[in-house]
Amino acid sequence: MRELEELRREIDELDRKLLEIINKRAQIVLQIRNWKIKNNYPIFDPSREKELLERLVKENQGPLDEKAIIGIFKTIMSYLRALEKDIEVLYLGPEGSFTHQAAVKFFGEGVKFKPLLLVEDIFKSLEEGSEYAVVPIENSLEGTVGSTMDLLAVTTKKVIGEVYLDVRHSLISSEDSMNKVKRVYSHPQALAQCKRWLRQNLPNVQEIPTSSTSFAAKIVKEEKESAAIASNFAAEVFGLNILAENIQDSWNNKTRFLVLGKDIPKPTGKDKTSIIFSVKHQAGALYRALRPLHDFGLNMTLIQSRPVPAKPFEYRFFVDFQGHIWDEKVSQALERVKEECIDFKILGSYPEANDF
Ligand SMILES: O=C(O)C(=O)C[C@]1(C(=O)O)C=C[C@@H](O)C=C1
Repeated sequence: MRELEELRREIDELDRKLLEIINKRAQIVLQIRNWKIKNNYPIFDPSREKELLERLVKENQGPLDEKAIIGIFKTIMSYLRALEKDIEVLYLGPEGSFTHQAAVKFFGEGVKFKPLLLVEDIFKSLEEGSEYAVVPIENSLEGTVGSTMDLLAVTTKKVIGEVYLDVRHSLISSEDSMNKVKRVYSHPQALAQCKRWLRQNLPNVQEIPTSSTSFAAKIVKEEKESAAIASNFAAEVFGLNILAENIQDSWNNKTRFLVLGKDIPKPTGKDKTSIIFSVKHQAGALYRALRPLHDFGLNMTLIQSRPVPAKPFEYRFFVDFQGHIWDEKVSQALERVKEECIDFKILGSYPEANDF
């Protein structure tokens, strides 16, 4: 037992040093805050945070892995950032939703999260002064989220980041065994995505559709003999047992979320730009609008058309490509794109997620 005591004493000593170092870091962050206020510079700087995480991952010698390094330092930065300013982040709720999980992944735990139940309400609140929000934009199985795209077209806020999340479903419940489950609640898409597993493992349960996976989690918190299909994150938020993990039929289910804010982050060298535009109803108009991207060697990562509201069968196009609007070749290419468009708007430039 002497050995354990000795090792723990060493840990106690290291923790004391860690505490001191973290508080020293906090003091420097507070000085940065004063500088930022004086120079009217945004407190939250996603480009700097990404650079810092990437450097630490590169310098890391282990035994901690990349995921652990990112998790630890993101949490530290998130809480120290809170010393600089109270940040409130809106997300598409309810609590425990995949968008909630994406928001935590991007901002860390140290901010105040506020769920809203409609994408429309999020954009309205942003126009009324809310600073940050996270909204879903596309899912690898279901396609793009039309309401988000339509609201991006009119918002005065900017896209300042993106988050990817693997959609993994679990069977979660306040029961402790699958044998007791007679009803399974979830969003119809999640029920459909777990069809095979349900048929094989719970063939006789009643399937009940809900408006979201997290609402299903909320129901089963109170209801006996029932379970929800939702994320492990929802299980954690609602204090439920995970009865089975990864029950989805496909592993290729990813959702991409956009982070909205006021200030375009500075270039990191690996950025994306999102634009929206409409072109005349003419042969080759879309081709001419996109050609400058090709001419300047810019790699397009998304193109999606959406009907223009109040103009039946007219379309506008959402395009994402790699590069930052402050890059010379991006600004030159966009000048040329603009010449070919009726309407043109830059939605934002932001650090590309390389799964951070
Ligand atoms: O470097 C800054 O700008 C800081 O405010 C410090 C810090 C950090 O903790 O490292 C915190 C918040 C910013 O989003 C970026 C980095």
